[in-house]
Amino acid sequence: MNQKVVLITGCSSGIGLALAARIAKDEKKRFMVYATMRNLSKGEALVEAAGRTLGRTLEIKQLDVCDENSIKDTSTPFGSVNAGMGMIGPIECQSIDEMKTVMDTNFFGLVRLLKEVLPDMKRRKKGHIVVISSVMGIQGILFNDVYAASKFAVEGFCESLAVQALRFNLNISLIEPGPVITEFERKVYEEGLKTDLSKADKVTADMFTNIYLKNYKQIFETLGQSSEDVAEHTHKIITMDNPPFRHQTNTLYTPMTTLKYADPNGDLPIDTFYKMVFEHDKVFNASLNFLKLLRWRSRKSFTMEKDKSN
Ligand SMILES: NC(=O)C1=CN([C@@H]2O[C@H](COP(=O)(O)OP(=O)(O)OC[C@H]3O[C@@H](n4cnc5c(N)ncnc54)[C@H](OP(=O)(O)O)[C@@H]3O)[C@@H](O)[C@H]2O)C=CC1
Ligand SMILES: CC1=C(/C=C/C(C)=C/C=C/C(C)=C/C=O)C(C)(C)CCC1
Repeated sequence: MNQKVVLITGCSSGIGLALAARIAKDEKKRFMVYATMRNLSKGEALVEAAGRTLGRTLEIKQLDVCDENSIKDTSTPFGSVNAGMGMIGPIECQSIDEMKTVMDTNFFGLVRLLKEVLPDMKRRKKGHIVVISSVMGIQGILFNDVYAASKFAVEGFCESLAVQALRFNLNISLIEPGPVITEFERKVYEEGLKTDLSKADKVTADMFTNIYLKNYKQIFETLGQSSEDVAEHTHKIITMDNPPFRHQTNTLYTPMTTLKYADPNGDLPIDTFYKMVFEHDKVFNASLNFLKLLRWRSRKSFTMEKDKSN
């Protein structure tokens, strides 16, 4: 059978792990997945999720997107790039080195990998590069300045490359999830709590602690998707004949990103976010609470239905 090789980075947890397992379990066995991670000792969860596909349609390999040597000799894939990291806080409290690590992983990690695999993909005139971007690839969010910049860089890079790629019959797709409940969320939140805010003025420090961090968990609880859900969306995109260039995975989040496209001046999303956070915070919180209640009720009725059918 002519299986397509899919190389996925960052498969030790979260979206990469779920995606590797989902594609390896493709009903028609159309793919051979090389699920990579920078530290192979973190492979246990993937081994468990892969189950019987391990050694059949899934193999685990080492790959660090920040290390050119580990990328060399990567077998030419059909596509998929996922590895990434987050960072939140006031820029006064972040070092340039920390910012560079985010850019190096999220942006240059993608560039390094594509530099390695693109020439062969062009020669073969076959392939689909699927990049896990973010809603922050099209829209900045308070206190995510550098992370959003890294995803904007990813999107600008891919949008430029997509025209050239078409000439070689190659597709590029950007998957744009909103909040997803993974290690990313926990790591970013814990780092956020540890931020030394002494370099920030009182208003900024207060905004970060009492507005951003205070609402952070609730935003993930109400709007957050599971990594399996994002993997399901991505699997659909990978198996399409004419995949779209951009795909948002979270319909609850789409009203925010639509603000970006609705106003060429760019003021609408900025003014709306400002008002949501500073002027209508009670309405904003009430909406989040309402969404949380709806989610709780639909989960509860799903469990009751399942119990009934068992
Ligand atoms: N969670 C969210 O809310 C959202 C996440 N995203 C994006 O999804 C992608 C996956 O994140 P998510 O699954 O949520 O987070 P996780 O933290 O669960 O997964 C990130 C993965 O990237 C790996 N990674 C980090 N640095 C490198 C590196 N240098 N080389 C290879 N792998 C590396 C991590 O490995 P290790 O275990 O070794 O650290 C881990 O496997 C990222 O690109 C993120 O920006 C997009 C939208 C929302
Ligand atoms: C919705 C919303 C907010 C927060 C959004 C967050 C926290 C999004 C996180 C997205 C992630 C984690 C993407 C990863 O790539 C604010 C600014 C508090 C107020 C305005 C509305």
